[in-house]
Amino acid sequence: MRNHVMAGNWKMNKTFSEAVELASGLAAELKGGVGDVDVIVAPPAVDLKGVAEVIEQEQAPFALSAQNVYFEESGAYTGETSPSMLESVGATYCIIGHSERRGYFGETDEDVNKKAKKLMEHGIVPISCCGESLEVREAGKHVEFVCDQVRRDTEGLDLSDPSKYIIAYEPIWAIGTGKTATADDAEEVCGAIRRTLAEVFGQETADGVRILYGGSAKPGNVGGFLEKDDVDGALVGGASLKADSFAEMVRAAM
Ligand SMILES: O=C[C@H](O)COP(=O)(O)O
Repeated sequence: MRNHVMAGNWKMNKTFSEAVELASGLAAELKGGVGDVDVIVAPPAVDLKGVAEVIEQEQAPFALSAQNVYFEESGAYTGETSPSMLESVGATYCIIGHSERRGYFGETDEDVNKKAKKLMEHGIVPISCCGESLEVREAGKHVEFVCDQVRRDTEGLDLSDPSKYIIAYEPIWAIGTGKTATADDAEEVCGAIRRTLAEVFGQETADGVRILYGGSAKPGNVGGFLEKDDVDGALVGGASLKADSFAEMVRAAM
């Protein structure tokens, strides 16, 4: 049985001291425990070490994720961060292929696939994002579009431990817009993603991969998504920037 994942993507928000404050606040909110929910926070790269220290000092029940990585080990790649660097500050998860990375910074499916392979070599769990634009959804091609993206993003991956690979389905039109997909919309695509994984990797693997919904998820609507068979949690942007609202979402997933 898959356990739930609640992941907070802080995006380009929070200075170092603000990130430490948010992590401490979340640790206090979650003091009572999180059951078997995998709770993850993804601060900006410069805040990772500070949040790692809070997690260690407070014995906080959440894990650390980066928001991006490069697929080379080291070298002349100005501005990039390698998997070893993430490992060295205690990141055990990393978001890849977020639509903001794809849209603003030209990240391709090929990049996403290379990043996943490299992260997994380092024992870091990828949270690999996929999702369609409004144009694709209005043309009724969203299921086909997302499943093709997942096929390319997962090509050649070793998913023998499917708990070490997470997919986040994020319809681009629902991100930060206040427009939320319905729970049925999310289930339609998350179910199709799972069937695609079953075709490529076999049913057992497909049954073990956690698939999250992302896009204007908040305390008031997350319960509806979590009731769906193929939705195993949420990747949360805006509502993860306040300790109390994110903690409420974690409790909804328990
Ligand atoms: O990574 C998180 C998603 O992009 C969702 O962001 P949002 O919850 O602010 O819509």
